[in-house]
Amino acid sequence: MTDLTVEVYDTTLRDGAQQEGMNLSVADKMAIAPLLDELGVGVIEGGWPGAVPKDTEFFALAGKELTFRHAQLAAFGMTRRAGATAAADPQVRALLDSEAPIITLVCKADIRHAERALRVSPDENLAMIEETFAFLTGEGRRVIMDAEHFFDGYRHDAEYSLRTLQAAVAGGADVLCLCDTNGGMLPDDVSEIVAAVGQRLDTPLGMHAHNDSGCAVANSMAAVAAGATHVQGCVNGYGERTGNADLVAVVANLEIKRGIVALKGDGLVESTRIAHAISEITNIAPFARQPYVGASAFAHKAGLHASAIRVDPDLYQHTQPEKVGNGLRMLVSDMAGRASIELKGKELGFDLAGQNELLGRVTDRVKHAEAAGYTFDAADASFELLLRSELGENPAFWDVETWRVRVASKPGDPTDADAEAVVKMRAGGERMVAVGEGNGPVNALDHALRTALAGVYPEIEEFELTDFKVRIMEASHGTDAVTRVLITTVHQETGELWRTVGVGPNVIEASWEALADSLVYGLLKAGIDRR
Ligand SMILES: CC(=O)SCCNC(=O)CCNC(=O)[C@H](O)C(C)(C)COP(=O)(O)OP(=O)(O)OC[C@H]1O[C@@H](n2cnc3c(N)ncnc32)[C@H](O)[C@@H]1OP(=O)(O)O
Ligand SMILES: CC(=O)C(=O)O
Repeated sequence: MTDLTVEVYDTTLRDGAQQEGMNLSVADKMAIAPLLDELGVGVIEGGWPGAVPKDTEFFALAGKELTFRHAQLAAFGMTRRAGATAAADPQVRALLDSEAPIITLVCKADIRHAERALRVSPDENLAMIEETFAFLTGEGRRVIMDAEHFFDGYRHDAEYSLRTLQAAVAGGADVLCLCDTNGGMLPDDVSEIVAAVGQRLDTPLGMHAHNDSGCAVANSMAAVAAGATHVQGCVNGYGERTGNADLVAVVANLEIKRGIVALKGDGLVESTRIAHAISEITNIAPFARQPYVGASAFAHKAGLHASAIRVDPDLYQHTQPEKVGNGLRMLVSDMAGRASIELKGKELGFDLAGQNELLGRVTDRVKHAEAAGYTFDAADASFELLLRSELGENPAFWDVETWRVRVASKPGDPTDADAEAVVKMRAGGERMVAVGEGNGPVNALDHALRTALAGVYPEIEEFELTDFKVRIMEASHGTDAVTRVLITTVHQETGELWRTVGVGPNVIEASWEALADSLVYGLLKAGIDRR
């Protein structure tokens, strides 16, 4: 670590909430804020009290119910309206009423915005900035400037944009956060402008980057390299349009790559869990390829990678996944080699080192199965069953004689099919014939299979089918196409989740395979022997 520290300012609850499709309730914000504190950010921007009623409520509730170990709350708002005083402006009052110790004011830092969006004179905009800062700092608050459109403004009329910063400084601003509001800057633009501003002003500079050019994280890093000591962003890169800088990637880069102290405490090692927990609350599925914390961030598919990783994982990783609480994963597919199988086996608890002949056989089976339509990187459980079958460790829990399915459409209700399945099988030394009904053929088959097995293997009642995906492979074959089914099953008590894959000439055969494998895998994991 260097002596340099950077203040990390999270705006998930304000700019993150500006993302299309995101709608955070007060309860959501109350649940996210402690996670941000656990991560170790210095400032949590809670929203815009006085403008958004939910945000007003959040500040009132957070003030009473939340205690942070690391963070302080910031209330976001704008400078006073033109032609009024700051003290009389209800929006400005609402910022004080929020009782947040920090207030962040968005200020027009581009002359074109002052003239065309605010429709005020350049001098009135400067007065709005200085007076609002002076009023709020006079009330004892720490006040940060969000210099909106600063970079575009600086390119257009640098002197005016600098004057907006000077106005904030004159009013007592503590940090001048330069905003790439339209998100179009590139890292060299940011470096040049931040360095130039740093030459002119002593007040600490910050960076607020949007990702419209795909450079938000790079721009945040460039700003710090050029002298900024405050960075803003959102967990998981949430935010207006294409989002804000992904704060986890920014802090991981700062701490791991640059040795700069960014977070308070050791939250970085928890960042994968925290980022995913926040995804649960926002109800936005985590992005698997998200740097550092994505499920695929340290997942390796190519055989050549695996063979080097077997020697030393760092040969194919930019950093150790443990530093951000993530983990290395091997993916098994038609791109696998023996090393991939060996490492995947190890991940699943099988020591396959030195078993070259076995590794070769499994690799060949995987490649042939993938060519036929299977996909093991999405179905670890099916891969484990394949591996166990080569190891002779796959007990036959039952023997199927036949199964069949009949589907009839209900006259007058074409949306609801009436399906019935019959399964004949032997299990636990008995022959069973079971019938299952369902709203479709797969549902009926699932019921029949479970009915047949319930007496012998009651454990399967705990296995809940939670997701079912069908994909038609080789679509050009029309109805001759091969169908692939992926099933996700969850153990209701333990929460363990597994995925199985089935492939067949039709959806029912593919489903049967994936269903049966899902039950076999569940029984194996529950430590059940053939009965
Ligand atoms: C870059 C950013 O992301 S900044 C954050 C943006 N977030 C939001 O806008 C979400 C919350 N916003 C709101 O709830 C509403 O827009 C409010 C309550 C703030 C304002 O609502 P309204 O009074 O109905 O105004 P409206 O939204 O139509 O226009 C914004 C007004 O603020 C003025 N304004 C914009 N920026 C500033 C500023 N930095 N300082 C002072 N006034 C400003 C505009 O000139 C406009 O004034 P006008 O009403 O006299 O035309
Ligand atoms: C302040 C802010 O959100 C922006 O300029 O993008």
